Amino acid sequence: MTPPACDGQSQPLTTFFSQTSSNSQTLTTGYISNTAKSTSDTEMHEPKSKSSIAILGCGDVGSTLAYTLILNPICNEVILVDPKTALLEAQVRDLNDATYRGNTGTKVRAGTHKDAGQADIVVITAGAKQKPGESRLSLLSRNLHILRSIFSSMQPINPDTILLLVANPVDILTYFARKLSGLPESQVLGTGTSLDSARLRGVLAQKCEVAPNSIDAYVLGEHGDSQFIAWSSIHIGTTPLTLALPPTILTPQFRHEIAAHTRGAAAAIIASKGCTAYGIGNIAASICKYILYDIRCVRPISFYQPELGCSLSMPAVLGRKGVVRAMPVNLDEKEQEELKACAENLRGIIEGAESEWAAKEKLEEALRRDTLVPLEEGEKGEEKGEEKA
Ligand SMILES: NC(=O)C1=CN([C@@H]2O[C@H](COP(=O)(O)OP(=O)(O)OC[C@H]3O[C@@H](n4cnc5c(N)ncnc54)[C@H](O)[C@@H]3O)[C@@H](O)[C@H]2O)C=CC1
Ligand SMILES: CC(=O)C(=O)O
Repeated sequence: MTPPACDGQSQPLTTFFSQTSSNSQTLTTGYISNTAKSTSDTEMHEPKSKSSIAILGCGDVGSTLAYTLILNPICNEVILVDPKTALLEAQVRDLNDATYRGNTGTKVRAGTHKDAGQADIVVITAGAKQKPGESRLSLLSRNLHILRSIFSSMQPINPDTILLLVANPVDILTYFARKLSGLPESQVLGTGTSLDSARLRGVLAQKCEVAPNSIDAYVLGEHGDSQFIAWSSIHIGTTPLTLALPPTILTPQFRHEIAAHTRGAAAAIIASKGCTAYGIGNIAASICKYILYDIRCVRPISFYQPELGCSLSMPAVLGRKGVVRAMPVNLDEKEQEELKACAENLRGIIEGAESEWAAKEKLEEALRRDTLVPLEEGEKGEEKGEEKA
């Protein structure tokens, strides 16, 4: 079958920049090969035969993703894994009820972590979520613990599996998933700022009165408070934002309001409904499609940045091997500073988590030694004496 096109956007043309010095950039125009007929993300596709997507965690996000994959079938099988067995069974039954009308080729089943490790794509939604008013970073300790237990249960992992992290804080977990899985870094990605970028396109579309998919706009960096908008590369169609909007509208106040809206969107939704699920379900399903069909869409995605020492979102070409390549982006001086600050912030959190984990492991090791080491002769005598007493 013909692979579906990238988001149904009519422009297969991707504009990118190659940097010639710290402040001057050369504009290059690149074509992402896209011979597919233009179909939209919401259009039905035949599932790829013998392909499977495992979803770890079948709460709000995991089940919404599974439902999206049923409605837009791209794989044969969705495997759900969750330690809450009653919830898992109920979700599988409810989701399969949505398949019996015969309009999908995708089946849903319950599986183990070991089964999941053999899937083509493993999506990790397992973990705690924010309560109203809580930050994503407050989930780190709990969700890192879950992540570690997931990787010890999933072994041996299919060496071709692509890991897609969704659980928060997604950039930090993406960094650790790369270390824990032992998979090549191109195969470990996080949804990152894809959702923030969709929210940005949404609000800009309203302000500019154009369709969201005519806007090319990226939020980059952390899926969290240190994220930033790459204002200097926003285009509406082929028109730079600075040409598309008059300076009387594109004021610092306008930029500030848009950035605050984008950064605060999750908290605002969680305050009223306790979770966000539809947006991320749709984004994660699209990323799975780009991977399974080797579509080569360019998306802001969280992946390891060797020069920054952390995982964060930058534009990347997505295909069957995960991150096929990073796509250079033109950042102005302010944006470069924001990227630097964002990476420093994430590196600090990673270092804190690593030393907290090392201390925990030392303590566990000491406790194990304490219970396992046989008692010395003298100690045995003392123990007997204690018994007599
Ligand atoms: N990256 C993003 O843009 C977004 C990320 N999220 C994050 O996704 C995560 C999940 O959110 P929800 O689905 O709303 O939470 P939820 O609480 O509804 O579901 C989480 C599920 O994970 C399961 N789980 C726990 N340990 C597990 C393990 N070892 N293996 C498999 N499953 C396990 C739990 O039993 C639970 O059913 C949260 O961390 C949330 O912050 C949510 C929305 C957007
Ligand atoms: C929960 C979350 O990370 C989001 O909706 O952006």
